[in-house]
This record gives sequence, structure tokens and C-alpha cells, in this order.
Amino acid sequence: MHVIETEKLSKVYGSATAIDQLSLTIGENKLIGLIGRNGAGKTTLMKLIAGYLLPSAGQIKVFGEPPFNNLTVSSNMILTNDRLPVIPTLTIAEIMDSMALFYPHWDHGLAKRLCQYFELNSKVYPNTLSKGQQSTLYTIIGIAARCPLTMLDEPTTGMDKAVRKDIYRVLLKDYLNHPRTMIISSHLLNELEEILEEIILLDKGQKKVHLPVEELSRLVIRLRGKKDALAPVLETKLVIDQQPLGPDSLTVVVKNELPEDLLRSLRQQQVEILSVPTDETCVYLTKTRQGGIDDVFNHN
Ligand SMILES: Nc1ncnc2c1ncn2[C@@H]1O[C@H](COP(=O)(O)OP(=O)(O)OP(=O)(O)O)[C@@H](O)[C@H]1O
Repeated sequence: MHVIETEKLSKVYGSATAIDQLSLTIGENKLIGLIGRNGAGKTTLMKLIAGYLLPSAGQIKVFGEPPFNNLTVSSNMILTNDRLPVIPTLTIAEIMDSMALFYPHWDHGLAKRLCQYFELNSKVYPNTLSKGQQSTLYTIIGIAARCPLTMLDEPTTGMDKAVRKDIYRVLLKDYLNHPRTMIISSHLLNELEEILEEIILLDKGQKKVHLPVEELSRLVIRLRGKKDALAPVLETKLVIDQQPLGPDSLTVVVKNELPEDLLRSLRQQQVEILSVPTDETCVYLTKTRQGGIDDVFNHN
């Protein structure tokens, strides 16, 4: 069964189109990364899935039903972000106690042990925590709620690297022990990709790719060598980026669709064929047409 299905889904805020005719299906028990540049529509998509927003056009179904104002969806789903609506007059311990009322699969023991491990004092109020500690608290709540649909919107905001590393491990361990559909939005794909199964890359509200992580890492390659050797590559329509490397060499990023005979000839001419990290691949796939940041300085 599909947990989420959208068909030409759009969300428009005034003159801004946040989600643009998006068609997507997400199956059961998948750990998915939702990736995209600032303003790509990640938060809006999560809010549409959660039923917090009404679509402007198109269809969305979650557990087979339209999610807006839907009790089945809200009782089987959690969406955490940096403003989880916890009651400010409750301490962390009281918040944890109240969660069992909302989430039938709430694992109180796990939530308590994680709070102890991350040194979150259960007697304090969440608004006295640092930014990174608040993110940790909300992520603990998101994980311990064990909802069949768990969405974490930029869960690691403000966390230091050591905490992020531990949180990724917690996410993976709990997912493997209790498989469910988890969608995690993040700008730190290089850190997160190890635990993800699939990646959805949004660009200006549209789906750029939805692929298993291994396939994304094979989408583009980098070639490094002499200009003359790379000339036939530059004639193809597969070039995504090129940068000079000294007076007579180049580095070229291309879609990994070059014909085998061309690849063979490049190797013979000592062109290096290198892989591209997945986070960089996403940047190339969502490149704007305005050139690079250097062009801002080359305005004369
Ligand atoms: N309440 C709103 N009113 C008007 N425009 C909005 C609103 N919320 C989002 N937008 C616009 O919709 C687009 C998508 O925003 P969204 O927050 O979904 O992107 P995002 O991918 O989550 O971005 P980021 O990575 O920066 O958090 C942006 O252009 C944003 O300015």
C-alpha cells in the first residue's frame, strides 16, 4: 500500500508557488531523505502531508485519505520541526508524560533514556534549552512517538556534530527495530545518506528525482584532464558544469550517460573519471541559471 500519493499537487501562497504539480508515491516502511535548496518546498510538502495545509490544486492521499482535518492521518502521523507545539508551561518530564495520551505507540522508556543520554534535564521548561537541545528534544519526541508516518523537518538544526552523529544512529536503530515510513528533510545529505534508503530531491516545488540513494550517487560523474581530450565531451548535451584547471586542463561534471567508446577513449588520454558526492550531485541537479557566485563580483 502507498502511504502517501500525490497527483499534480500544488500549493500557492499569494504569488509564490511552493509546490508545483507534484506527483509522488511513497510506500510503507521506507526511510526517505527530503532534500532541496532553501525555498524548494520541503516544509510545505510536509505540512500538506500532515494535513496542516489545504492544497491549492491537485490530489493528496495519506493512508488512502485526504489528510486535511483527518483524524486517521493525525493519529498515525507526527511532524516535528523547530517549533513543535509543546505547551510552554510544562516541564520536559510533563511533556513526555502527556505524549502517551496522543501517541498510542509512544515508548516512554526510550524517550526517558534518550533525554538522560543527551543530558536534557527533565525538570526544566523547553524554552530554557539551547537551540540544539530543543532540536534534540523534538527529535526524541518524533522518534519515541513511533508513528507509522514520522516526518522530521530539519531535525538536526543547531546540533553539534557529535550530537548529530548520535541522533542519526538513534534514527537508524529505532527504524530497523520498528520499521515505519520516515521522511527526514535536511541540508546535510553527506551526513544523513548512510542511513537513508531513498532520496526525494525537490527543486522549485517540483520533483527533480526520487531514487534509491545508490542510484543517485551514479547519476553524474566528474572528468578531469586536458582540454583537447575533453573537447568531444563538451560537444555533448550532457555537461552540467565545467571549471578550468590551469591553462590547459579542465574539470567537467557530466550526466553519467556518455557512450562506452567515448569513455574508453578518455581513459586512453589519461582523463580521470571520478565519482561525485551525492550532496554535490543534488547541488548540480538544482543549479540555477544565474551562473556561479563569482559572477556576482564580475559585473563590469
Ligand atoms: N506562509 C507562507 N507565506 C508565503 N510564502 C510562503 C509561506 N511559506 C512558504 N512560503 C514560500 O514557499 C516557498 C517554499 O517554502 P518552504 O518553506 O516550503 O521551503 P523549504 O524547502 O522548506 O525551505 P528551507 O530549506 O529554506 O527551509 C518559498 O518560496 C517560501 O518563501
